[in-house]
Amino acid sequence: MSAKHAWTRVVTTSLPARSTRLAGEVSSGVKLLWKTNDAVWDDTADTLQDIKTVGHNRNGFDSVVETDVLRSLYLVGGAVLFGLGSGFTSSSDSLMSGAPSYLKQGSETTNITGTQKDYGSEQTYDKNTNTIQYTTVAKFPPSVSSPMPSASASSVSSPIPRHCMLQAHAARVVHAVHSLTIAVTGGAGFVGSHLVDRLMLLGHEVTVLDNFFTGSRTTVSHWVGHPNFEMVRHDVVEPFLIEVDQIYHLACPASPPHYQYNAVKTIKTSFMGTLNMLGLAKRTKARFLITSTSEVYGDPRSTPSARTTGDTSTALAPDGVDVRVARIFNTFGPRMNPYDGRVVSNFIIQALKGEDMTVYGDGKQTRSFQYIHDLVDGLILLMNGPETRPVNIGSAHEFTILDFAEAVRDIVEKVQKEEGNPLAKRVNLIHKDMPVDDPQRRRADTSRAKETLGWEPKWELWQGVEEMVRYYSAKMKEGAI
Ligand SMILES: O=C(O)[C@H]1O[C@H](OP(=O)(O)OP(=O)(O)OC[C@H]2O[C@@H](n3ccc(=O)[nH]c3=O)[C@H](O)[C@@H]2O)[C@H](O)[C@@H](O)[C@@H]1O
Repeated sequence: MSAKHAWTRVVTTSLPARSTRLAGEVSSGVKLLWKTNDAVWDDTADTLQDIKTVGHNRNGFDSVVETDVLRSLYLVGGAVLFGLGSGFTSSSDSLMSGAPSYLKQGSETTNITGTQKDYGSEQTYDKNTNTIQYTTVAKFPPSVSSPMPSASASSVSSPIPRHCMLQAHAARVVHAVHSLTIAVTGGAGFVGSHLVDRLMLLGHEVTVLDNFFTGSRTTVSHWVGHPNFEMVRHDVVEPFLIEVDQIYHLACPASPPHYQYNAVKTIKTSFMGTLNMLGLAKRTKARFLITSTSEVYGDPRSTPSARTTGDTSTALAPDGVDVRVARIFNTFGPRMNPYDGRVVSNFIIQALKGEDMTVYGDGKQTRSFQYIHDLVDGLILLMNGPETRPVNIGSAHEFTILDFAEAVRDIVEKVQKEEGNPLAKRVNLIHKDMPVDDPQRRRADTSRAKETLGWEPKWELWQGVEEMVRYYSAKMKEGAI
């Protein structure tokens, strides 16, 4: 790693309060200016534009949704009902302030009436335990063609419960003729659940196949009961019969501790699982997208690393299977298992808890990190576009792990300060042994994604990390972490 790749955290000084970004709060305004040879990221003013929508409308597939709608599904769990685009903080009391009257507070009786009762869900906030019990009593609006609340239903004053809002979005976009039947293997995992959110919001019929080895029901539980959604406990090492238009094959543990836990099982999942899903694709003539990994490039010490090589999809084409291959580079975001051992989750959780941050080796190894919504954008573009060669989907901004640790520490401190609970002292960075075969460099060469999909990451690293910090912070307050 040459010195020119090192980034500098220029200064942290107080600046005028920042505009509302994640959830309507005004922060204390700490300036973070990170500089690499590729880019300068200025956490203030002009660069602080929120990303209002994610997705693209290309190749006849419209994957655009409002970012706040996605956030409502993960940022503050079941209580975000009225937080869309308006002010909420992660303190539980303020979550409830302004809450619609049909939400119970403690022992107060709920007030679900009339149509709200038909279409609503019941949420009970218990002040004593600081928990929210979420019970679906949803009876979804009868049909897509029924008059539905508009997208503005997501405003704070809306009396419409969350499930109805979701349905409203789906109903607004989907037309039965354009609705696809889509299977997502590993759909309850980190990446899968975000993909499922997007596809559901777009109004498609989604079947999640997951053995819940590393996935969790809770990641997609907000869709349970929705007429377009089905969740099946199924291990892809066994065949599965279903009629589908598209298959996103994501099923496989992705974190090193998980895929090393039972290596034989991992191999079985990778080979037999893929074989079974390819068989399904062949029978149903479904398009098949498999998520491969940047690990296939090993340890490329030259830059830019990981040029796209290999072409499984072309080999399979004569057999009548229409395959897309995504090579995913280090991805992070909300719903990552906080204890899955990967670096972003480790660092954020450690910093939030005030524990030492564990840098493996000297920390000079590099990675380029992408935010989950960019990955989902890329997967959907790849699935629906004509490119059949493998495509790298990742960020080209390379960081040393040590620099990344410092950046995460800064962001966590900033969020803690904004949330009114700064730590008494800075957490330490400590060094631990380097894992065996840990690649020294990794940086995605995304030229093919750019040329053939028109895809580039939109999310700056700091934006994604900050959102993930807020997510974990909220989960910790809920007691879920
Ligand atoms: O997130 C991913 O997409 C990838 O995660 C891992 O790839 P890896 O690059 O090893 O990811 P991490 O486990 O997050 O490690 C990244 C770097 O941070 C270091 N690290 C990790 C954890 C930690 O606490 N401290 C630390 O310094 C690791 O040694 C490594 O150099 C998997 O091996 C890939 O298959 C997967 O695609």
